[in-house]
Amino acid sequence: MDRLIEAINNVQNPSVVGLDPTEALVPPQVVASFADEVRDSVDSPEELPAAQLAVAYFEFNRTIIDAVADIVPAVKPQIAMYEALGPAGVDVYTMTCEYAAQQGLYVLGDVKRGDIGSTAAAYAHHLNGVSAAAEDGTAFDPWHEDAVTVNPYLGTDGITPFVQAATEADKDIFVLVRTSNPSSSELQMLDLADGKKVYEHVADLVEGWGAETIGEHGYSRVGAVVGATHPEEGRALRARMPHTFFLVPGYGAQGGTAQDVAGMFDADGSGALVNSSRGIIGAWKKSGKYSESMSADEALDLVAESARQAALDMRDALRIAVYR
Ligand SMILES: O=c1ccn([C@@H]2O[C@H](COP(=O)(O)O)[C@@H](O)[C@H]2O)c(=O)[nH]1
Repeated sequence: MDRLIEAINNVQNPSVVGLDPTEALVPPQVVASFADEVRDSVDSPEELPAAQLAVAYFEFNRTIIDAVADIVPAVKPQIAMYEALGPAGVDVYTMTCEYAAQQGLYVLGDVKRGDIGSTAAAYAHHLNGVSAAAEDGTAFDPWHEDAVTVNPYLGTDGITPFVQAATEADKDIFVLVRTSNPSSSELQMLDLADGKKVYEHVADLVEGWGAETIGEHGYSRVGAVVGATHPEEGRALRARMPHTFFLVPGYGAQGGTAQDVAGMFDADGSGALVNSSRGIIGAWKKSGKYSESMSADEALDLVAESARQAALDMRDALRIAVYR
């Protein structure tokens, strides 16, 4: 986590912009502007809609990355939005990660993987790349991610390959502990025989999984996902998990506020990174400045201006609540 913590310190901003494009979040004239370009590049007409959306997603993402790269430390592309388009979308996911990394941003791939050990080892190539074919043993990294999110439901053998790959590649993982969604309590709040809740037991496992990887800033490579929608539990987890860095989704569109997440930071104002996706990339829709008669370039300028302002507002709210 040392690189992430240093990136946060450099911009004095513990927030991450979620790159979760959907058709509804990209101005329609931007999508339309790629019709001709894409028509010549596809093998069959059925591929057109996905191919056109995919190139529009990349242009949209690039616009947002350029608008915020000097004020945020990180981006978090959500792979589901890209996989929804098939191979063209997955290509744009990797191109987005690569472009963000080139702009100096820490790239947190929200891929939420988890499986038995042998399969987890394959998923863990998101972190340590592909080295089998390289004659000199160097790894080819097609994903360009600095960290990925991981689902702990399969237990230790589903996590160990990710920790090994992260250590090998100097990268990080974030394990789901207390998620932000409305149904999260169905499983996570269940009582165990020893008096703990399920999420508390997962928290203790996560602290243990990271124990051998603690960096210069006191946090391990194994972070935890803790929803902004659970402020009290988040505060208690901060005390329970002194060496675990938190990724905190649920800010903005899901209702979480800067006050809600303040208790998830440590006494030095470190220890957490707060995500907002729709609240930043969809800010243009709430700006009151959008018009269907805008050109694609004008619409992208509005996307950039609105995303930057939303990211600045989030930064300033977090600075007040956290760096008190
Ligand atoms: O507990 C969780 C874990 C992951 N997420 C992801 O974060 C973003 C949130 O998007 P918003 O638009 O800011 O609500 C999204 O990619 C989720 O899959 C989460 O929300 N909660």
